[in-house]
Amino acid sequence: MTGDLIPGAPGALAPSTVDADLVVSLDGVGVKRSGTALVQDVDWRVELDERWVVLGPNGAGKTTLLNLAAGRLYPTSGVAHVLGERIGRTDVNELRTRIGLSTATLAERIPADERVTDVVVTAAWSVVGRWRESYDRTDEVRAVALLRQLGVGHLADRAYGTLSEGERKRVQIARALMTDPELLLLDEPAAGLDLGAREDLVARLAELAYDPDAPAMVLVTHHVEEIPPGFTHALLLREGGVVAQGLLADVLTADNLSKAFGLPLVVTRSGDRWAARAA
Ligand SMILES: Nc1ncnc2c1ncn2[C@@H]1O[C@H](COP(=O)(O)OP(=O)(O)OP(=O)(O)O)[C@@H](O)[C@H]1O
Repeated sequence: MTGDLIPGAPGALAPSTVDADLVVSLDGVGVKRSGTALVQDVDWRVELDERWVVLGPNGAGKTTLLNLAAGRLYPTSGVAHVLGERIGRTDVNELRTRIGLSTATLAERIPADERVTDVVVTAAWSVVGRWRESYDRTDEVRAVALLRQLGVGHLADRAYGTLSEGERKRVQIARALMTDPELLLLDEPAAGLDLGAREDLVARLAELAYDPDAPAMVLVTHHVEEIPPGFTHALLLREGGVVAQGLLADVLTADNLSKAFGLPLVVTRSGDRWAARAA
């Protein structure tokens, strides 16, 4: 969890030019708070057709990295581009409409009595809580279609507060997809789910990952078991620094994961699923 997010746009400037296929581009990026480096010297490129998992222990800087990619945090050093816009020199409010974000912090702001369809539909206005009276019928149709895609279409008229944790997670992802984002950022989407709910979510995310029309994806997790099939790349963090990054199979070695988590680990792969345990 990371605080101190950007309160608003600092004033729009002309967009800078970077490679159009680069969705996220961080060059020597660091974020400091009260003299402490939350992340440091991060070089990272996410391309249009890539699905990344960001792994690391508690406090490693995963959420900080995700908030940078979401344009919700300014780097205190280095240069960050997201969807071709330089963070700190662009209208972040406009940028945010192009990014689907699902985090526990955002989820906490969803009113318990909000109708599930409205939880999804309100993403189009980047608000939580239905404060506008009229939405396009097409928005409602899209919201329900997304809920169906995530396997929770039957809950469209329920109050959000009555859903199980697993159902809520899926609604949150449907909400993140509502604006047809170019980048989808998921912070620990399987946290707090039982085994069945986790496996169901992993399967839904795999479907999304394999969909060539789906946005670039970045998923933060603590557990290799939660990596959905179809994910292509991994970045390992420890104490704000990158331990390894690149293609999943190259990065998810016992050596790298042991370094990242600070204990000797055995890593196994079974088909397109991963598992890790203490050596
Ligand atoms: N505003 C802040 N001021 C000082 N330290 C902060 C601030 N926000 C985050 N931190 C610290 O920065 C470090 C990285 O936090 P971050 O939330 O990015 O880690 P994380 O890898 O997502 O952790 P977790 O897995 O526990 O959610 C943590 O040690 C956290 O306490």
